[in-house]
Amino acid sequence: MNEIQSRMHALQQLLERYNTEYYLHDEPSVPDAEYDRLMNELRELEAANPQWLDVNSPTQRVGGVALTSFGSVQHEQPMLSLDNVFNAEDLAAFGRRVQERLLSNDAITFCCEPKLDGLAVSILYEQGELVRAATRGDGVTGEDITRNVRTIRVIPLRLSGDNIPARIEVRGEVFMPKAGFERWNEQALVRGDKVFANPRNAAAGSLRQLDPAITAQRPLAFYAYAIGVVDEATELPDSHYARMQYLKQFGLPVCDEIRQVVGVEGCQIYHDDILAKRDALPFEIDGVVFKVDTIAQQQMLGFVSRAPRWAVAHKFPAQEELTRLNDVEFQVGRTGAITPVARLEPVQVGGVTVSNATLHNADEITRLGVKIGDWVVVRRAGDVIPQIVNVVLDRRDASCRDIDFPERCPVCDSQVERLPGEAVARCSGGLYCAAQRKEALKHFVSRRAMDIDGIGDKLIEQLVDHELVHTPADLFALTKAQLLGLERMGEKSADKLLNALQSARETTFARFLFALGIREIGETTAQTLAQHFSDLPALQDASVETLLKVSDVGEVMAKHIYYFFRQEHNLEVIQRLLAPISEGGAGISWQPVARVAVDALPLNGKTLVLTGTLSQLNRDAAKQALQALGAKVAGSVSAKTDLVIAGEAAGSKLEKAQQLGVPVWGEDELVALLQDPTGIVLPVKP
Ligand SMILES: NC(=O)c1ccc[n+]([C@@H]2O[C@H](COP(=O)([O-])OP(=O)(O)OC[C@H]3O[C@@H](n4cnc5c(N)ncnc54)[C@H](O)[C@@H]3O)[C@@H](O)[C@H]2O)c1
Ligand SMILES: [Zn+2]
Repeated sequence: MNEIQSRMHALQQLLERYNTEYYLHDEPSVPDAEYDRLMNELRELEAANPQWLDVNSPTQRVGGVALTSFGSVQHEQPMLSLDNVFNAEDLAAFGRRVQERLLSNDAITFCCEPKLDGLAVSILYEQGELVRAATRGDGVTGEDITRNVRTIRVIPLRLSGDNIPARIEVRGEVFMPKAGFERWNEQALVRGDKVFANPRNAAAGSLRQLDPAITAQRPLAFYAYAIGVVDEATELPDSHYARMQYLKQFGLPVCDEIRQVVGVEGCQIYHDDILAKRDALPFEIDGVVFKVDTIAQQQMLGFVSRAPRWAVAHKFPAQEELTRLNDVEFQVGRTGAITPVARLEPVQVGGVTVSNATLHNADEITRLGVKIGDWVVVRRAGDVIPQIVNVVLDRRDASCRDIDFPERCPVCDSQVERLPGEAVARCSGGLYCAAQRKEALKHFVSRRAMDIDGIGDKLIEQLVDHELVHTPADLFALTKAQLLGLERMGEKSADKLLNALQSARETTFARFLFALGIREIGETTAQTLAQHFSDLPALQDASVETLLKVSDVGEVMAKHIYYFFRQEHNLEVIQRLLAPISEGGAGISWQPVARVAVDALPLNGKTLVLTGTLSQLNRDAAKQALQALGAKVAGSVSAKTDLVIAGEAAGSKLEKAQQLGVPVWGEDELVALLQDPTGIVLPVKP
């Protein structure tokens, strides 16, 4: 064998293997673009060296093989593939070939359709009943998937309308619409199931299931695009377009984007239009298909071994490509989530250069089994962030190395925390980490936290961007001169702000705790914790076991709290917040919470609901005061509610309370209760 022969041989073997992965296992290891390149290379070698052409070459055959575990179906008319063009020149050449073969100078009408990315099926109807469905297989023999196809809701089991042919074979594409694909994958990630690489593999993998009950759960759809055999008595319309309308009247779904155009110029315009709306279409397409519309002309043109001469697929830029993973960097989001980002050897995907892709989290890295230096398939569809779909394992070499997930935050060096059962790893330096700074500050000043009036999100952005504030403690060191240097900050607002900061120094332990922004610690938990520990040192020193003893504090919360107070950086910030002004601190202080045993609280175990408008009390304040007395304040009335407090214009909740016989108080009674909670007697339910 010479060099060319051995290259041809190698290409044949490689393509053969890729065919098996793609058609038989619905799990390709290389992107279509790579497959197409290799296929083209082989075609060119065969064209230049016809003496070495092998009749069994993958270039000579229609794709797949039928899996023997399904019954087999002999196609009465072969199911062929399509020739491809990738640009306007090749399309023009196709137009010229058609014109020449038809010996015609007249403009030719083409029928244009999206090229759906799923798999071809043949569905046979007899006396209007669906009797058999098959895959394309190798074009001659397909797999019997009748029971699977029956589960696809959009495919009629019985045709409707008049003049139904005695026998008709409908051909079309089974596919998974984008929405269904995305939803399916999201749920699969949560369940820990296998995610599909792309909608085409999803459709093929779902349809070719030995258990049709599995197919039934998958969001599959179908569009018809051809007619196979029909009984002799049936006369079909004489153009492809009219035939598609004919199928529609029997209740068969046909794509709305189908159009008739004149000449390859019309085809090119159609191509450009569909390409422009590719991302907005509800289904995945990998190109458009042009078919000579007149059936008589189709018959004159005929077929070559694997494809008709009267049709061509104009492929779009590939959405998947092959490239190398050069490195992995870890980014810290504004809430501390740490995301591995793949740095790729730049590659064109879907018409743009891609050099980064997300790896989501540590689980995804494990699932992919990817290493730095690997060849990977990247996918970029629409404006979704590029993803790594799979690793091409047989291209892995000894230089590849493992990806180490960092144990410390790459931005602030705090410990990285990953709780069991959670996919996301996070930086635990919430108060200190530069990546989380803005979010932490916005939360810190918010109304329910430190309640610092006059500091909005915009101002926080400015303060951080001007490097005036790094941690919450810096807020309290701001000077009037610094504030006046900011955009749109007048004398008056600056004074107001400084006053607000001054009065925020005196706060409550619960508010302060909530303001720290410890993960999952909301307002209510902060109050419970304040009540339970009465002051900061006790809480700071608490072990996970001690924290778990607090009502409503579960494993996850306890660990978040524990981690938070183990971070040197967080402690430094807290220390500065609490140090007296004379020592350069922010001077924040509060009255220690009187420590009361929980079961001694007057409203312990009671569930209250606040509804309507309160005129003397602020609703949040009332809620907090009730919680401090041990009550649970719920959002809706049920049989478990002990008391409803109804302000003015109370509506459905009040009605519900009356229906259920839950006692109702007015605002005055609430005020009296809060003034002297010790001697209260709650009304008893009848
Ligand atoms: N990645 C891999 O390893 C791998 C392996 C094998 C094949 N492939 C991909 O598959 C392609 C070859 O597959 P193929 O032989 O099925 O050809 P094809 O997908 O290029 O075109 C033919 C198919 O297009 C589909 N189609 C969609 N809309 C249609 C319409 N409106 N009218 C007619 N047909 C329509 C039908 O299923 C038909 O069988 C390759 O170009 C490659 O991209 C990839
Ligand atoms: Zn950090």
